[in-house]
Amino acid sequence: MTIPSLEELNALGRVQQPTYPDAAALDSAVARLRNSPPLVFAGECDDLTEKLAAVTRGEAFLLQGGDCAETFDGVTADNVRNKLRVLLQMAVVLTYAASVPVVKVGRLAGQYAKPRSSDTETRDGVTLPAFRGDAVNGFDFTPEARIPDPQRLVEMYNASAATLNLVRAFTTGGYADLRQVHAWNTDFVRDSVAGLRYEKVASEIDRALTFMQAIGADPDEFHRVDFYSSHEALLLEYEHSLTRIDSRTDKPYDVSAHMVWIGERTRQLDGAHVELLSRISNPIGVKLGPTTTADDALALADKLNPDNIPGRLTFITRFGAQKIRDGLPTLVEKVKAAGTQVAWVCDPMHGNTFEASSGYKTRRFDDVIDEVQGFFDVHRSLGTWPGGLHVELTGDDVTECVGGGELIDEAGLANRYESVCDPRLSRVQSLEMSFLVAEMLRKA
Ligand SMILES: O=C[C@H](O)[C@H](O)COP(=O)(O)O
Ligand SMILES: C=C(OP(=O)(O)O)C(=O)O
Repeated sequence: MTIPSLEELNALGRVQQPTYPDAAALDSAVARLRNSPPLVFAGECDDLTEKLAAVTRGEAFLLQGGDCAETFDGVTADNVRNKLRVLLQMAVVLTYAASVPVVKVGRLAGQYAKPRSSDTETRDGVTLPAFRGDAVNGFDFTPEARIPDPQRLVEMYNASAATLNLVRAFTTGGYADLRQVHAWNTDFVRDSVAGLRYEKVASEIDRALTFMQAIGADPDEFHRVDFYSSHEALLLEYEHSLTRIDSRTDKPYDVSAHMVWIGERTRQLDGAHVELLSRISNPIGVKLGPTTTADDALALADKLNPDNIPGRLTFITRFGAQKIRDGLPTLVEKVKAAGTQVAWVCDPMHGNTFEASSGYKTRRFDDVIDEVQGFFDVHRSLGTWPGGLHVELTGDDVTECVGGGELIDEAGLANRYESVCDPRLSRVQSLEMSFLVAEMLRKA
C-alpha cells in the first residue's frame, strides 16, 4: 500500500484545514515532524486491532474517553493522571459489573485540533477566525492569537509525546495496578453516591484478588494495563508527516496514535481524510451522525476496510438522544445484512449539545444516558453487539454538563467551566455513567 503525497491529498479538498499565512514556516514544521521518531509502534496498533476484533465479535467493550480538546497548558502530571484515573475507575466498574473485558483507549496525546461549525467567531461585534485547537491557533480572542501557526504542529507532537510518556509510566509502573482500586478513589468521590458505590465494588475486587493470590495466581498479572491513545485525524500535514512504513510488514501506519478516527465533518468518501486513512494500517474509527445513510456507511466500510478485517473499523455513532432510536436501526440492519465487520460504538455527546441561557455550550447528563440507552435498545432488538462508549470527559470536578447526581444546573455552569471547546462530563458524572452503562451491559 502506498501513501499519497500531501499534494495529492490537498487536491482532494482541504476540508476543515487551517489556511497558513506562511508557507515556508509550514514546510519547515512538516520537515521537522517527518524526522521525528514515532509516538507509537506499529505492533501496538496491531494489538489494538486484535482487541477491537474482540469488540466486533461481541466479546469485549470499548471505553474511549478524554478531553474534547486537549491544551498545551493541560500537559501536567495532575491533569494526565486524573484523566487516566477516571478512565481506570470506569473500566473497573464496567468490567466488574458486567464481566466483560474492557478495551481502554484515551482521547489523549493528540486531541489538539478541532473541526468547527463556523470559520469565524463574533464577540461584541468583533469577528475573528474561530479557535481550531491548540494545534492550530490560540484560544485568546485577539487577531494575533487566532492566526494559524504551523509551529504549533511541532508543539502538538511534543505535548503528545510528553503525555504518552507519562501514560506509559502510569500504566506499566504500578499506578494502574488493580490492587490500587481503592487508592484511585481517595481524595475523590468517597462522599458522593457514585464514590461510595465505587468503594463497594473496589472492596469486592480486593477480596477477589486476595482469593486469587491465595490459590496461587501471579500478582504481577494485575500490575499493568493495556492502554491506547487516539485522536481525530484532522490536520493533514500532521497526520501525513507521521505516517511511516513499518519495517516489519512494509505497510504504512500513522504513528501519531494507536487509533485515529475521521470526524463527522470530514468523512466525505472522496475526501482527503478518508483517502489518507484508507491507506494506513492502524485501527480506525469513523463518526456517523444522523444524516448518514446505510449506503454511506457501506461505502465507507468498503473503502476503509476492503478486506473486511475485524477490528480495523469502528463506527462511532453520534445521533443525539432524540434521533438514535429512529435513525440507527436501518444503518445497523443494512451493515449487518452486508456481512460488514464493524465495531459499533456510541458517542452520546456530540448529538446532544445545546446553548444554555447563560451562553455556555452544555449537554444534559440525562440526554447523554438516554442516547446510550437508545443505542443498547437498538442493538438488543437487532441482535447486534453494543460495542462501546466514546465520551468527552475529564478527571476534574468541572461544571460543564448539566444534571447528574451533583445536580449541576445552568446557573452552576459558570463555577468551573474549563473546556476550550465542548462540555465534558466531570469525574463524578463519568463514574455515575459507568454504573448506569454497566447495568445496561449486564443486561445485554
Ligand atoms: O467537538 C466537536 C466539534 O469540534 C465541536 O462540536 C464544534 O463546535 P462548534 O459548533 O462550536 O464549532
Ligand atoms: C468533533 C468531534 O466529533 P464529531 O466529528 O462527531 O462532531 C469530536 O469527537 O471531537
